Amino acid sequence: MNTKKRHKPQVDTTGLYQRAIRQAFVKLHPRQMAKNPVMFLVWVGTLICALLTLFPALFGPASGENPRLFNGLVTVILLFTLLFANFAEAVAEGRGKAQADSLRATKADTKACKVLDDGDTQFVSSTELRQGNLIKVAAGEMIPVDGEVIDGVASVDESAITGESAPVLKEPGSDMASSVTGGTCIVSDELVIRVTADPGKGFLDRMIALVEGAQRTKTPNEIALTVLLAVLTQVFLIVVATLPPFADYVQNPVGVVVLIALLVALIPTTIGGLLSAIGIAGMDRVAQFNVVATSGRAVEACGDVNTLVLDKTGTITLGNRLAEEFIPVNGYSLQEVANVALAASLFDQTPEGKSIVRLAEKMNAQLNFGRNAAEGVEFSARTRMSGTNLPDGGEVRKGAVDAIKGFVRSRGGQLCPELDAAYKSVSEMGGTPLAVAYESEIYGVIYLKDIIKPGMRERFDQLRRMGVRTVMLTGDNRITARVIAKEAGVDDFIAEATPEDKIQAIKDEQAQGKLVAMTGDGTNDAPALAQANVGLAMNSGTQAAKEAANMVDLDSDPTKLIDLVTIGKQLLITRGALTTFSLANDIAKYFAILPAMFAGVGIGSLNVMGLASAQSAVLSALLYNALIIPALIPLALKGVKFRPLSANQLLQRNILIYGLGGAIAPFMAIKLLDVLIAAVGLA
Ligand SMILES: Nc1ncnc2c1ncn2[C@@H]1O[C@H](COP(=O)(O)OP(=O)(O)OP(=O)(O)O)[C@@H](O)[C@H]1O
Ligand SMILES: [K+]
Ligand SMILES: [Mg+2]
Repeated sequence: MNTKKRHKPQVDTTGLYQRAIRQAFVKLHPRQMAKNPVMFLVWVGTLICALLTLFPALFGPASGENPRLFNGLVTVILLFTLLFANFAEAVAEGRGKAQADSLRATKADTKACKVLDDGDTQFVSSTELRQGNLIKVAAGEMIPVDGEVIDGVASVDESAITGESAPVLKEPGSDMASSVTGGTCIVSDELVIRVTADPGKGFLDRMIALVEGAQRTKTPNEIALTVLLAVLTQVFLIVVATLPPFADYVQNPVGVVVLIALLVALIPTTIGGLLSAIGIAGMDRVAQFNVVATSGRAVEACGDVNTLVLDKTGTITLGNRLAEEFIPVNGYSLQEVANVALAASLFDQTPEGKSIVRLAEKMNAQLNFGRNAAEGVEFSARTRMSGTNLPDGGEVRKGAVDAIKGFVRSRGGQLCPELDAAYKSVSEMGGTPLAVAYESEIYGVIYLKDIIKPGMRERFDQLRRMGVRTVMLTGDNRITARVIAKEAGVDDFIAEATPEDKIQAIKDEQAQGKLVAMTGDGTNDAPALAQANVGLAMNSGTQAAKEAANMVDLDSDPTKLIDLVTIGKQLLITRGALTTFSLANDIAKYFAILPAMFAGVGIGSLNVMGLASAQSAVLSALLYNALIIPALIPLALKGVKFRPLSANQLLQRNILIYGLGGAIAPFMAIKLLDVLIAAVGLA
């Protein structure tokens, strides 16, 4: 779990239930009801029953002692069945709305200081800004839109978005620190920002739309289940429709209201009523983990994931690989290696590069050229090297050992056995070895220390029990990769991976029919994030990565992918469990209503519950059918308790608990309701 302390953006939930009650009535509108075939049928049944309450003899002579009272009671119970289902959905939606409101509060329309082409500035409304515009934001001001820092260094309070109260340093150049989000505030200094999103298209806007459920479309699993429920409903409709001729034949005519009651009792109203609440609650749970998902589909896909692809550095190991030691080779002195390492890292803004500079400076390393006349060569995951071009045309490089070997060889240089020894010793400790070279000479090896995050092994064990395979993908060498993979307990690893290799690895898994999830933060991760079925980008990462991914973690904690898989699985299990429960309930309802319908033809022996009267039997079965919906709302919203078991074990467990429970519970509940109904003399 995330150990970082964070305060949640405050969500105001007062009045949530009052609003949900109001919404439950609003949602009775036929256009709303028609979205859910199961509940729509109940809606139609309610109307017919209401008509029969007013005109009991509408479809022929009414039977029974007081048909108005009975029909009226059935109508009311049916109406409440609808209201309960609507209420469940409204509560789930209401939570998202409350969250959206608190986000919107941070997004006031502000004035922005726009930098014009001639360098002058002008105040404009932030809604007038367009992609590519430059703006200046000073301390104490809110950054009005998403953008990229192009000048200045400032600390920014991102708590409105991330809930993390410590300000973050923003500066141009480096991938990570240069992207800013609209709605965050500059605490000190000033930034010049290039606008990267038009108003209304920014990160915060997307987030608001999401939590509000505006973009919530049904997920594939949800659609499949809706179809299944609709088919079941049709089957029951046909079964119930064939009853009247049969009833007439045995000279035991059955009233329309009783037929509707039987139909509603048998169709899957419990799961039909709770289905969308379960989906919305799943998105909500993800949001509470401080993760923004672009769709419910993404959340659900988490539950289906078979393979988890993880980065080594920053995900399995602590983010900052720090330079620990210089190891000279080729007869160079320690001081000489430090000098070359410093020269090679002068312009390197990565955590690795900065830590090399620190270590070299601690050793009083010197430069023998003017810094301003030199030129930096940025690190790229493809070349796996970085360095500096010196004023005299000389080239200093550092990078993955085989990459530097290639560099030196191309200049006609010699390799030495000491290099391999140093490379091996660093790798076997699980560290990353970087070779440093000046022109055709290798000077030594830098030992970058990699520390595995605590608790990783337990989490991977847990995933394995859930049937999820973990694969570590790293640009690092094979030996280091093997040591870290073994220590962390991942199932498989791929070493020396270029960005292309990462995409290929994902495609290979997908070709075997696997669903793949991955995390990443760099621009070079963007294609792989887009290729994966679930791509989780870090909020600290680049804009490209965030756009390619279907989820963004506001806390920038890559291990959260593991929690998301858990949430996704829990969503699927909750839905499965409640479906099982809902269907198992039918057995008891059969035993309550059928004997009541055919009381006249001597199937009284089927009345195993010994219900008081035919009408009381129908009413109690129907009342149970209505009350079970609100009774299950907490479970639908919270999700069933999750255990890291394989899909098969989970299925068995759920059939046992929810299937057996769903078969037995209503017998007791219906009997109890029957006793109560008889006691108050309603039937
Ligand atoms: N700043 C740097 N300068 C030069 N070489 C570097 C630098 N950072 C990393 N390298 C080398 O390039 C290799 C590939 O880096 P890359 O970021 O692709 O993968 P990684 O960080 O090792 O692993 P992961 O993919 O798990 O993050 C590293 O293993 C290292 O040898
Ligand atoms: K039902
Ligand atoms: Mg990396």
